[in-house]
Amino acid sequence: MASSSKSLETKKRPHILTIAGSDSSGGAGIQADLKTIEAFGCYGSSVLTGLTAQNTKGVQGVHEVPAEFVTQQFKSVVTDDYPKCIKLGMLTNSSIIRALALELKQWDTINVLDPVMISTSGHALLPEDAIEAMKELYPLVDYFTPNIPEAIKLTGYSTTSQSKLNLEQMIELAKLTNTKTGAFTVLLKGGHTSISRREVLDIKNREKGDYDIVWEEGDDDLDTIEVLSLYSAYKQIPKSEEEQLVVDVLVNKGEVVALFVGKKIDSKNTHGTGCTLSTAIACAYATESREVPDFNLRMFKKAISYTKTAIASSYPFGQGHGPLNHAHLSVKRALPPPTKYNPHPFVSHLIQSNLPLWKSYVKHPFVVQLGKGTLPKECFEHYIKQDYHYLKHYARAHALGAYKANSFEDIKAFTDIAGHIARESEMHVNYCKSFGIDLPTLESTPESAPCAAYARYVIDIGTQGDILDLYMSVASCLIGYGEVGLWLQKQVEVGEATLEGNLYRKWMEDYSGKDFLGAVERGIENLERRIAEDPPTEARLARLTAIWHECVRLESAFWDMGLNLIK
Ligand SMILES: Cc1ncc(COP(=O)(O)O)c(N)n1
Repeated sequence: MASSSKSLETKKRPHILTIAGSDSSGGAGIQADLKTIEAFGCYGSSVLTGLTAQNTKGVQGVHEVPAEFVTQQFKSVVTDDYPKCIKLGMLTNSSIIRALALELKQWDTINVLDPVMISTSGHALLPEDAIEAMKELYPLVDYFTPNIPEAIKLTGYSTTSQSKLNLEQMIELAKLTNTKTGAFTVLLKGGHTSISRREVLDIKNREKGDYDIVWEEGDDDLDTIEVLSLYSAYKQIPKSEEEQLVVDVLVNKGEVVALFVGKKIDSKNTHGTGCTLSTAIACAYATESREVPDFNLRMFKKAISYTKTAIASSYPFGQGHGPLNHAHLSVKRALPPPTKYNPHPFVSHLIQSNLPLWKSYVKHPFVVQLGKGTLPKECFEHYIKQDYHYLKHYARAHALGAYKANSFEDIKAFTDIAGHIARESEMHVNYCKSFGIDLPTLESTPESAPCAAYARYVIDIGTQGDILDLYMSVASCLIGYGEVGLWLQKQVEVGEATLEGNLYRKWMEDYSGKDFLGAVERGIENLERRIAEDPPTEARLARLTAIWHECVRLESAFWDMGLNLIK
């Protein structure tokens, strides 16, 4: 008897139709589109408009598909399965464009148009008269993605420097493209020019939130981490205002909606960039949730960052402009997730690996209320009593570090810190006295569950793991309090926190003072040095990051304990 087995996949995938040309070298056109669609977990169908004999060095020939046959292919596909989104690329000639405009008018589809005119290798892929015919297509276009030379050609925008536009000119050109074509939304791609960080910052100050400036992952966020300013190597990382960036301008109804800003990737493997981006937009449109208010921004951000990773992870092929790694997302799904950020500075990697968690710790309501002086006194007293217990465990963890160390340098470093904490405890006792809490009260106060949980975790990691694990388990306390001290200082400067008449003034001054920040600085330098001397493997990095996350979570729970008087 024949056995039968059932298909495992029953859920429908979003259908993306690409109407484009074939690139025999597989880098651009239909081939790039289908690989990208597959990587996004969508289903890709295709209507071919032309076949190119092409490689990474150039286009050797184009074989045009008759317009009637383009229509026939289109009808075959859409009458069978209605596409969620259509991407249009190389359209070959004016009769194909007119035939497609006629068809698309009858179907209420979402259309992304990448006006392919010239290949990366410099070959004209669209005759002059076809540019006129495109006017019939524009009103049907939801998302239009020209690059600078294409937008200049389509609008007749006059500039002395053909494509090296500045940011203001780019914005002008994007708006003009939107109004002249009537396409619903225009994304003017900035890859053909470069914009300095200063230009972006100037615009940001001038526009004052009229539109969004969407920075590449990991760039703007670094600015929100105060404690990095204590790390000497970070100070040397130039965040020069002269740094050249790529800016894509998103315009809707003639108004700028957003600027997408990111670093330029230095690669000659850019063949198929426009095809991949426009297809990624179609896929992001079909797969991102449309319920959220910033749907448009998320979708473009996803498509742009997808395409950049495709360039960054490209591999050699051919002798000219090589192709992108179009399908990298599907490879990522099959492999363990790669490290998201360059672990240098390591502290910024740790913080950014879960920024919301970190913010829940360093900007906890306990900290905010403390800064404003509105924190109930009993909450603070509960906290400092428990902190006394925690300090003892913290000193013990360092003594354990000295025990585990096998170099005199480490033994000295850990005993020094343990001794320093022991001395700090005397200061803590004196500080508690100013709140009417004496030493016998401190000693006899039962340890709360959140304090015991945190201390147990630190000592446990220290016992199980090696010296770096232990170092990791004590790092978030030191670095986090440095961040809290510096952040509160900033809050005072902008009038969001106050020192004047604040019951917790001394606490704030201690944690933003030279002594404490000096210790944080040494802690960061030490951690960075250890990591630089012995870079972790991916698995090791994952474990260190997990320890950091757990400690950050327990630190946040420690503030919860104070605020909610948890015993
Ligand atoms: C079939 C086809 N479609 C599009 C392009 C543009 O891609 P690129 O600008 O990367 O050369 C191309 N070269 N070939």
